[in-house]
Amino acid sequence: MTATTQVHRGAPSGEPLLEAKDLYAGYLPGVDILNACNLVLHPGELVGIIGPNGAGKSTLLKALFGLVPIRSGAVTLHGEEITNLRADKLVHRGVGFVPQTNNVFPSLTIEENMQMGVFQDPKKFASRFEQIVDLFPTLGDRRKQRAGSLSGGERQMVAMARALMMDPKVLLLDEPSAGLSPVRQDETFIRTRRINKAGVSIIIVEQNARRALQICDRGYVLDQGANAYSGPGREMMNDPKVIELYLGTLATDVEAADAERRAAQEGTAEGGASQ
Ligand SMILES: Nc1ncnc2c1ncn2[C@@H]1O[C@H](COP(=O)(O)OP(=O)(O)OP(=O)(O)O)[C@@H](O)[C@H]1O
Repeated sequence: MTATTQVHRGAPSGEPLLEAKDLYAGYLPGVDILNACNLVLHPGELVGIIGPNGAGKSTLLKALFGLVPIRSGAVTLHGEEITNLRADKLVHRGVGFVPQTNNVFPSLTIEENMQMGVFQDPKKFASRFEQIVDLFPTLGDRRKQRAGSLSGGERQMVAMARALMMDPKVLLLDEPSAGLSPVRQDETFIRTRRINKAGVSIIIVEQNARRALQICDRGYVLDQGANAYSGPGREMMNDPKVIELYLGTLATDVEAADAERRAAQEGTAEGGASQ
């Protein structure tokens, strides 16, 4: 199967909102981290990128957001080329990025962090702030608190809220659930889906592959900087190859399978005794 046929499997037809074609990108001269990487995001989609450690998932997001140089290939937004465009220009064109770490200004308050989100268009602040705190009520209640005094999950909220201040059409999320407790992870995934339902198309990189595929319309598996698999999220969760190579088997799945097997054996034994 060629990369191109894989990329479009399960994708809606029509003009992509954002498309990456045959990207080669890396940090050091002569060392490519992305190797002919492809990705398509259609309007309204929530697309997940999963894969092993070091596969280049974060690098792909950074390359899309102009933070890692693309050496070859092209990125388009609404069909217009945006390859290697600077991050501030991309924000202006409706692309937002939430980095995994160092994603808040710790000495600024929550409110000031959110002001930074609209520094290119400060007039937007008041109306956007009210809309965004509807999604993140905690941030509204604690607007005067310094971001540096927040927990990891709360900082993640601030970072996401700040990226939403410019009303992006595309949001790039780098491992938003990293380091959070299971409950906070769930909240993050639910919030991500809500933001998507509100009209923001999203690309999310996730270590928590199963959970990400549950909420995503489509997923991509990246391996060594290239596309290994792609398809509808739930289909990928049940694809034996993806499970074997990239999802592994959860202890709970093993326990459930063992319990089922024991129950079946006991059922057979009981059935045999009564005969
Ligand atoms: N700033 C950097 N300079 C040089 N190499 C880097 C830099 N950042 C990442 N890399 C290298 O790029 C490769 C891909 O890293 P990347 O963070 O994109 O992987 P990932 O798939 O997001 O991994 P993980 O799931 O572990 O976060 C790794 O080998 C990493 O060492």
